[in-house]
Amino acid sequence: MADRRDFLAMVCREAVDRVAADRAIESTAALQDRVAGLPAPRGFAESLARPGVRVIAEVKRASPSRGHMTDIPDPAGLASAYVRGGAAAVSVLTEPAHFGGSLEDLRAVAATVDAPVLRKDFVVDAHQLWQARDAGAAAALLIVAALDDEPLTDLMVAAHDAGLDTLVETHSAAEVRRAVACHDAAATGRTLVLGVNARDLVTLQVDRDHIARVRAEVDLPTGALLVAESGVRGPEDVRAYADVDADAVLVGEHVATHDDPEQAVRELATAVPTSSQT
Ligand SMILES: O=P(O)(O)OC[C@@H](O)[C@@H](O)c1c[nH]c2ccccc12
Repeated sequence: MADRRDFLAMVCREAVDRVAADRAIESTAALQDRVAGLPAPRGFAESLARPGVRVIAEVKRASPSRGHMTDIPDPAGLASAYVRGGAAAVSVLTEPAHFGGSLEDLRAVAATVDAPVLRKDFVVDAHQLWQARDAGAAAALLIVAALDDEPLTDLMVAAHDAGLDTLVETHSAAEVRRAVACHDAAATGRTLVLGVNARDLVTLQVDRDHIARVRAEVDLPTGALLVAESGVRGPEDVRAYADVDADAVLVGEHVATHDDPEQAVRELATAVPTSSQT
């Protein structure tokens, strides 16, 4: 099996090629001009910081580990159901080759729901951040394992310039330390939203105890928000992630493939009572 770095390297190379093709159609400068007139995006970090374990519900059709999961003919309709169920934010996979997503999905979702929308992709170039902003995103994913310190820091700054928050994804204590150092170096003044992915991308297996282990190994800076990513199957898993102080959970397959996505999100969003509810 291709190892994690091979898979990530391959997907990132494909992303570099897509950026080159997109840029031939519209330059980054032209995108920036268009974005300059847009209203400020909704606050992604701000929404996650509210009380309780917040739910980021994902529009996800396919993945390398699962293959094709569900068609999602109407991504905006699915996202609306998520938000009615209490999602604090919606994540939209825009990677086409392995996850079946597109920027058009993101555009449709952001035009329809009030909640902040995250561009979930393999971001390797600031062009993708301006595209995200243009399509209506409030935030973009940055994957620490896919980026050296300098590009990671530069992309944090570029996201800030584009008006976006970031979700900085890690899988180990060492990656958490790099994320924190790059966030400090970027000095954007934005909240560090730190994702820890429970899925090991070498084996593609989810280990729900992994986040607790990472959490025990490294201190998070004051004010950082922790997002537990992957493998949530129901309210019990949300409660387990609450025990490791997750501010939010990122949930794809469970809600995207559910018969009643609104109710599925509601069960997750109310899994841990907030103090005002107790
Ligand atoms: O479907 P799940 O197990 O609930 O996982 C959602 C999300 O964490 C997963 O889609 C994801 C986490 N990090 C990523 C990076 C790229 C693409 C996808 C992902």
